[in-house]
Amino acid sequence: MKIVEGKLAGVKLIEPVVFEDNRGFFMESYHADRFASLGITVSFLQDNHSLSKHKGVLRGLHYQLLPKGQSKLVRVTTGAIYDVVVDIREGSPTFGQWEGFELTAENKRQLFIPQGFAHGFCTILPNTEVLYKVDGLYSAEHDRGIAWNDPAIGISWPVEQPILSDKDSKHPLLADAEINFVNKG
Ligand SMILES: Cc1cn([C@H]2C[C@H](O)[C@@H](COP(=O)(O)OP(=O)(O)O[C@H]3O[C@H](C)C(=O)[C@H](O)[C@H]3O)O2)c(=O)[nH]c1=O
Repeated sequence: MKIVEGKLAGVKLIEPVVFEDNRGFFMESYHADRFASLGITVSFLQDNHSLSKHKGVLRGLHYQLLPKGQSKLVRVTTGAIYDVVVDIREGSPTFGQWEGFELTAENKRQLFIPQGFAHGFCTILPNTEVLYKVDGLYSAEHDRGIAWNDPAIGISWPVEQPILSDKDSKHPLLADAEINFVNKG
């Protein structure tokens, strides 16, 4: 398994080992010891799975406030997404900066996103299924969002007019958002 560090501290792109044969393929999508050797030592508590039926569905930018923060391990099993993280750790030298990654069923890449980042993705193929592990249980009262098109962040999404949930069409700008993550250096 190969890991590529993102430009934002803590974000890791994982290239899994894929065993292919005449039947198809096998891969370990998570392995506590192997991931720990890569510096990913969180204990995941919940698995999530979403299907987005159309190209151009955008889910995000989401995070949960502390003490219900969530690290995430994201992968795509059908289709493809442009996955985006935004550093929202007060005091971070990269606060408000974003980075995007193409995760597809084809490349089988996984993205580890530590707590302190807002997360969102836009589908680049229809019928895209995203599976992700989180180390914090869902808490609706701690669930928050930031506007996907916040000009101060300036994310270059692959679509101009995405398909959004009603909730995702109403998030505040980062400057007005409630955040409580502090950079630990
Ligand atoms: C996240 C979540 C949602 N729900 C319920 C709440 C709603 O009734 C329904 C859809 O939730 P939502 O519209 O927030 O789903 P997404 O827009 O896919 O949100 C997710 O997408 C972005 C990319 C993320 O990174 C987050 O993990 C998560 O916020 O599922 C649950 O019951 N448990 C959960 O863990």
